Amino acid sequence: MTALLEVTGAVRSYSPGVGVRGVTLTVEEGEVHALVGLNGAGKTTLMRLILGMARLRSGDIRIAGTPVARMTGSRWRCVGHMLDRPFAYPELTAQRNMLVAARLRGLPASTAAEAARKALDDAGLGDYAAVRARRLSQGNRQRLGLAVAMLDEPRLLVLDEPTNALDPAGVIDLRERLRRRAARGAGVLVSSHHLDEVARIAHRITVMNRGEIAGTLDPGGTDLERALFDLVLSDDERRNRERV
Ligand SMILES: Nc1ncnc2c1ncn2[C@@H]1O[C@H](COP(=O)(O)OP(=O)(O)OP(=O)(O)O)[C@@H](O)[C@H]1O
Repeated sequence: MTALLEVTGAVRSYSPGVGVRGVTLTVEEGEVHALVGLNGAGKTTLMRLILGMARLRSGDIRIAGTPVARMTGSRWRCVGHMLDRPFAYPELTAQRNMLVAARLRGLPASTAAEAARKALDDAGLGDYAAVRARRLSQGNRQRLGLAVAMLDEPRLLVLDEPTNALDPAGVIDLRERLRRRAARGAGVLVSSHHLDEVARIAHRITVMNRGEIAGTLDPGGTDLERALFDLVLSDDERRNRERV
């Protein structure tokens, strides 16, 4: 398998704040890799580094072999993302937002409108096409953000808590779509607090704690919550021992 994403010793510190302290991980082609951890563990910060939204202090991040600092516009088009607050132009309708996203992805005007309409329908937003983004419910804004992220089959998807505002139908739909994307060869890095959901789609689950990787969970394992807390606790104890 080829690594679509390679993170090596990534460091970004904040004062005060944990940030990311030497994280190494990969996402391979066809893989759903989940990031879990308690609030403030560093999941979003790591994703911001991967997407070039924050600058690394040290370490290396490559997308399909290209260092993030050297990614060009056309290379970024192969990356779909949605961070904690789904992005949409509030004054534009859902349809217009999709159209803008399609054009930014590089789709020609001749196919962008049809692609935007199809993406809206696939996201269950067909009835909301003419509604301004600021008037959409939180869940539908999240659906719109996901539809934008997944437009035009990006090779790598980086999704931060993509299910937190979705209804059960939306959660199932996203799960199926991510599975299908991965089966077609896309790589997915997804963070979530919903361990049961993560276990259903992830090939690998990495646990972050206080900016570092504390270990991994077996997606096929039982009582993942317990396993997560055990890992976090033993990681905290190790740090306390090292501090004395
Ligand atoms: N721009 C920033 N300035 C200061 N501190 C920051 C900044 N960005 C992140 N941090 C700190 O880095 C740590 C990790 O935050 P991050 O949002 O990455 O955690 P998270 O795992 O995504 O948490 P959650 O599950 O609550 O979303 C926190 O202590 C946060 O305060």
